[in-house]
Amino acid sequence: MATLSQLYTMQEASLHNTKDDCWIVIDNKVYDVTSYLDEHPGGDDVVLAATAKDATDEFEDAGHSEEARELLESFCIGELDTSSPPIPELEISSKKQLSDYARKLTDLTKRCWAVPAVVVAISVVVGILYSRKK
Ligand code: HEM
Repeated sequence: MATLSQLYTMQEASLHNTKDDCWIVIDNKVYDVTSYLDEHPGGDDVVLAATAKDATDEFEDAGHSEEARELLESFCIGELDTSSPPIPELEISSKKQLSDYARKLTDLTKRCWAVPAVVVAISVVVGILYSRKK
């Protein structure tokens, strides 16, 4: 008989993204791996980096063994509410925002470089004209 499992939104799961409270989402299932962080052979940082998003690819790319997969199941606390808006969209928009800032900064840098370049160019022209007069 199918059991009713606890549903979590990606937004809710993403709040648990610290060393003391770490949830990850793999294959639409939610895992509380807080107690395993210190024991993880790949280190806690890679697991923490996989929070607040769908970590399926990261988990698969690490080439985990069957044992690792069984262990993972022991940390399952529920399933992802797939009707909720996915966080990756938020990430994409924040990345877009970041690239906007980066572009503005680049523009500003270009403009700031243009000012001394113009001053140098004017000085050179004035210098040439002045030396010709002599
Ligand atoms: C999605 C985030 C994760 C990433 C990026 C990741 C990455 C890695 C990496 C790079 C290794 C190899 C370490 C080495 O050999 O030096 C490893 C090993 C391992 N990981 Fe993860 N891991 C993640 C999540 C998990 C979770 C949630 C579990 C279990 C609850 C787990 C269980 C294991 C185990 C048991 C090993 C030892 C090798 C094996 O049996 O496959 N990992 N992991």
